[in-house]
Amino acid sequence: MLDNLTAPTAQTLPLLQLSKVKKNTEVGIGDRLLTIEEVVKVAREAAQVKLTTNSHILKRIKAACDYISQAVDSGKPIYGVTTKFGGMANTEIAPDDASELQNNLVWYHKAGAGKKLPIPEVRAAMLLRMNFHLQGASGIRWKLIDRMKTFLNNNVTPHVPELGSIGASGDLTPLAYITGSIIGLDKRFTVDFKGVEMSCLEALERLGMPPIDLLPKEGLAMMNGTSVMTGIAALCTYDAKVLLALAMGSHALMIQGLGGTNQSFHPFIHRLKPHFGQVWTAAEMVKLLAGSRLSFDELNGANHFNGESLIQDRYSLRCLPQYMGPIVDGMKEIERQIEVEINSVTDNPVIDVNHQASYHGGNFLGQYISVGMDRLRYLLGLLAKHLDVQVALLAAPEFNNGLSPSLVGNTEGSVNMGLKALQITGNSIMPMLTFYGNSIADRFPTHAEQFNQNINSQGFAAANLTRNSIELAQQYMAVALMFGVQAVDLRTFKVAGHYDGQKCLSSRTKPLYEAVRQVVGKAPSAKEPYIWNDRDQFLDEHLAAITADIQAGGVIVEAVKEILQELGDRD
Ligand SMILES: N[C@@H](Cc1ccc([N+](=O)[O-])cc1)C(=O)O
Repeated sequence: MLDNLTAPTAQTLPLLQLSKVKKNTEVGIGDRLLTIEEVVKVAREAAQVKLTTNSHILKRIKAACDYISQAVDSGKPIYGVTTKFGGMANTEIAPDDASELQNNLVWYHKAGAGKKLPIPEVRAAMLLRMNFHLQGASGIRWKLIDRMKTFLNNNVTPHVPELGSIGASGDLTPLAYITGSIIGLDKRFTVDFKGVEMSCLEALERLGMPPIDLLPKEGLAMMNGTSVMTGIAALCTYDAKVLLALAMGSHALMIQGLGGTNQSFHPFIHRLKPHFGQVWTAAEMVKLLAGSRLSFDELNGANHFNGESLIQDRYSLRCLPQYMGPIVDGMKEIERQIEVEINSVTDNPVIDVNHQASYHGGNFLGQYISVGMDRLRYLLGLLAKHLDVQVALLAAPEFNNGLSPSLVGNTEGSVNMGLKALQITGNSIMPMLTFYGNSIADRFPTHAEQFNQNINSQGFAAANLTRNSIELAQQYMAVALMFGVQAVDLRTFKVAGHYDGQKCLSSRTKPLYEAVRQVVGKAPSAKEPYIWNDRDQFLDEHLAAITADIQAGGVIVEAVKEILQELGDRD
């Protein structure tokens, strides 16, 4: 099993299942591959971590430590064990200083800046660090792995700043903060202890663990690698997948609100251009619209053309599979790469206990993360741009197939302006998302660390920028959902003479509509649409409530769980 673990490939990795996870479950690590969903469980839902008891794995971890101590005793030259670091690796270190070298590494990397990373992101990082240490290629004691587990399972989280890593030696500086806290290097390493800020020394005392010194190689083993950026990336990848499912649901609401047709999603069309994401999106749209009284079912080739509106839908509806396809495919590829990275050893040098050798390499370079996260932000920008176009169609009476301007509810109320300002809020968010879609991986400082780190990934920055994009996209999604729900109600009135959208929606989109109405505290009604008079509500409160529900994985996310599951289908 461990040998499989050392070389995971996209093919060997298990598929993600994004079913709703139960709170406080347990995640076992060390003798199996970790999934993104399990990272989410531990990071955000306080699932307990259980370390493997597999004796082969424990032996391998111990053997790697023995290898290092023998190397130090025999004076074998190994980078960062018997030499200084990075661009100073031409300087040898005496065996007596080998431990101090590691403790000092942590000390001088307490050089980060900026705000603290959120707690779940740091928890994800610790989990990934343990996961890779359990592969026994790093030369780190079980005791240190176990300390991270104790921190996680007791909700103790080191404070880690969000600036200070170029993603080249992985995340040296962010990981120094985790390392300093778990060993108790100095009281100025601080932690969050179940919501209370305190020094790591106090935290360790409460946990019954004395401060300890690092042994040779252990500083590098703790700090060299991509664990923090990958932890952040794993959470972002999960959130992006939820947003993709919500985007599909929102489009389906908006297509019904616009009175569109399902003909453009006919499988015949997509078999003729069979990109996976395109075919998947089209098939999903057919399912999402099935049974709707608001959109047209024209899969048999019929057409409702009456000489007034266009004979076929505008591009944002008609080309939806062709537009969304690359987003679906792109996100799947990113997800696979993140799954490989979360199960990787990203340290240097790595120890091959079977051959009693160590190898100098560069698994710490976070290029898969930076390129993946740059791409994810770009894809989120594309997603928002498309939703913004549907919103624009809905707001304009010239294009919304007979609905009111800006989807005003009570058109007899002379001052009502409907969702005009809501559209502008969306318009203010979408350009930021496309702006964040710019890449950072190509903007590396060329002379980093005495030209040793002369190529670097910026993966930590890319992951942090993606956190921002995710939050913006969640807010944008709230705008789109509000437009979708209001449009459905107004279309329902045109079709059925009442405003209760539940009665006319397709069965696959009804739960999403109902979840939004539940979250904003406005039950569907035959008498009034979601928004009737402007002064009945403040729209920002609805936006905030919907965004919070999406972020918490609440009823709105639950309402698209079938789409999420289908997104997990293998291509
Ligand atoms: N990732 C580097 C490790 C490293 C580089 C630089 C420094 N440093 O302190 O500059 C420390 C550690 C390597 O394995 O080559």
